[in-house]
Amino acid sequence: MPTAKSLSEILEGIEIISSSADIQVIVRGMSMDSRQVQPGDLYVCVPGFQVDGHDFAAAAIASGAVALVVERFLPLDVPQVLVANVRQVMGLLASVVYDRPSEHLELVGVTGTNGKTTITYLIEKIAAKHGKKVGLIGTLGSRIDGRELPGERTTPEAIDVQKLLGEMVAEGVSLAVMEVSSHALDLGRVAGCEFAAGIFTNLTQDHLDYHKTMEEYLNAKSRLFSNLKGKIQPKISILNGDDPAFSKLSQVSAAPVVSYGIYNSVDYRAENVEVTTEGVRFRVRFRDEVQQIWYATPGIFSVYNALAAFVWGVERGYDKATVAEALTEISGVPGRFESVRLGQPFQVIVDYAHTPDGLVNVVRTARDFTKGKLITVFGCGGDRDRGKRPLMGEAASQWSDFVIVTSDNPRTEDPDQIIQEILTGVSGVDYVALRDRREAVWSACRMAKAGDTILIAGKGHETYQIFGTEVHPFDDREVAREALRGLGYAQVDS
Ligand SMILES: CC(=O)N[C@H]1[C@@H](OP(=O)(O)OP(=O)(O)OC[C@H]2O[C@@H](n3ccc(=O)[nH]c3=O)[C@H](O)[C@@H]2O)O[C@H](CO)[C@@H](O)[C@@H]1O[C@H](C)C(=O)N[C@@H](C)C(=O)N[C@H](CCC(=O)O)C(=O)O
Ligand SMILES: Nc1ncnc2c1ncn2[C@@H]1O[C@H](COP(=O)(O)OP(=O)(O)OP(=O)(O)O)[C@@H](O)[C@H]1O
Ligand SMILES: N[C@H](CCC[C@H](N)C(=O)O)C(=O)O
Repeated sequence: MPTAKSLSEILEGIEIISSSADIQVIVRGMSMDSRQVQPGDLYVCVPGFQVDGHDFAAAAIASGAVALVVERFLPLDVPQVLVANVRQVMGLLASVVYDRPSEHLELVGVTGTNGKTTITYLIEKIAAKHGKKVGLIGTLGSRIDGRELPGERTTPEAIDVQKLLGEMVAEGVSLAVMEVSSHALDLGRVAGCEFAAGIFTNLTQDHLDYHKTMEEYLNAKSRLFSNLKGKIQPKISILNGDDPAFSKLSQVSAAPVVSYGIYNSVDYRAENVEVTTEGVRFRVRFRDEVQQIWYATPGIFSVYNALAAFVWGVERGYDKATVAEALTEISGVPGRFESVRLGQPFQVIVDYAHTPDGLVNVVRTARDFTKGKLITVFGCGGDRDRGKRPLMGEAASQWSDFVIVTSDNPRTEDPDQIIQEILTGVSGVDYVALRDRREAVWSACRMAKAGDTILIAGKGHETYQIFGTEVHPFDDREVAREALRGLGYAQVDS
């Protein structure tokens, strides 16, 4: 439980336009959702993309909210604080309400289009191996010292971020690693977070429905690095030196930059890279040192992920060999290049690739080790960047022998329309469109022969499928197992 504070204390140092009387009122918590308000909360009125939080202020007060943060004064009889942009101050206020948790642990932020979840898992493992009690926040939910907590977003809302970090501090966590999405950076979800390190993976097309241009997308990502300043020192920016965004990010970074990569001149360079069906082996050269690394996930992109985590470990002072050992011990991240094995003579791989670049990477990786045919099953999410669709169609066509275009999470869009948009990019390959994802997976399993690979991409760890606004249970791994069992394979998954 955070310590109760007066509103005036919480507002210290925050840029406000004006406030009503009695800001001595005592605040015990904070909420931006009237449906979740607890007695004693400060309710923040967020003008959203769908509805305006100001319209729910009365409901919030009825549930016990004691004060409001507003962008326009409301005719309600509670203390109110007027600010220019609630999203910009919400995180700062929440960090005070929840006792500035990020100043009481070491916070690492990971951003980039692909690789965030993977790298946070690697860092969790490295830190845990060094005896740290670790917290993790990301797409797969949160974890406090291994205890799972569900989550809906890659980066939760500002208040939830501070609450979570506060819980972590209360439970003795000394290091937290967090995926920081571009939406989060743009919507102020990590305002009030004092990061010790920022890690950049890569920037390729995604989320243009929201950011509109790649430049704006990069601007959002760059905020993690330009904001790397504050009380906690030292700070560090760990940047992918092979990515075209490197030069801009290194220029804006407020903290010293350390680069990693394979091709360009960087501080930590991977050499002698070997990509096998089981994983990647390489040697890192840095300063006057070298370290051999084995990481059990295939694909050249895995070299970047493992390397970024390695750099973080070494730069924070861990022994390089122990960091490498931690990477060797990782068995994989759920839904990332995850094999489904029921004794069938072909491979079934479930992966979360949901961007053109992500898909190119996994399809090429699967191609490299497939002796027979590569059958790729995928779709694209509805209410998301439409520009990705033909590009993902192209990516799948280029390296697969057969493509099954199906539904991902259609959300409020027409699934057939999404499929049509994907198909405009599909060419030079045999394909079929099957709107029902279960049927698509079954069909791929029926089609596969010994030596083939089925790659089921886009949903990875997800255990649901969203049609309209309804969420239905669906798990690619379960459906693949069900299909394999239906074909008579029965060996226990290993
Ligand atoms: C674009 C975006 O991020 N939108 C988020 C935003 O929605 P919104 O602005 O439309 O909110 P709204 O529904 O209009 O509500 C406005 C306010 O009224 C409040 N309200 C509403 C109803 C009510 O009865 N009472 C009440 O108080 C709401 O709590 C909110 O504070 O605030 C909502 C409340 O927190 C979020 O759920 C919602 O995420 C939507 C669902 C979403 O899909 N976000 C995605 C795009 C996202 O954030 N993705 C990134 C991923 C990135 C990656 O792949 O890299 C992520 O970090 O997860
Ligand atoms: N470094 C990388 N470069 C390109 N593609 C990658 C990289 N790492 C992983 N991928 C691909 O992207 C997919 C998603 O990986 P991961 O979950 O680690 O990324 P993410 O950034 O967390 O994505 P999201 O935030 O959308 O969950 C993987 O399943 C894999 O196909
Ligand atoms: N964080 C990404 C995940 C996409 C996963 C894919 N399965 C989809 O639903 O589009 C997003 O929200 O755009």
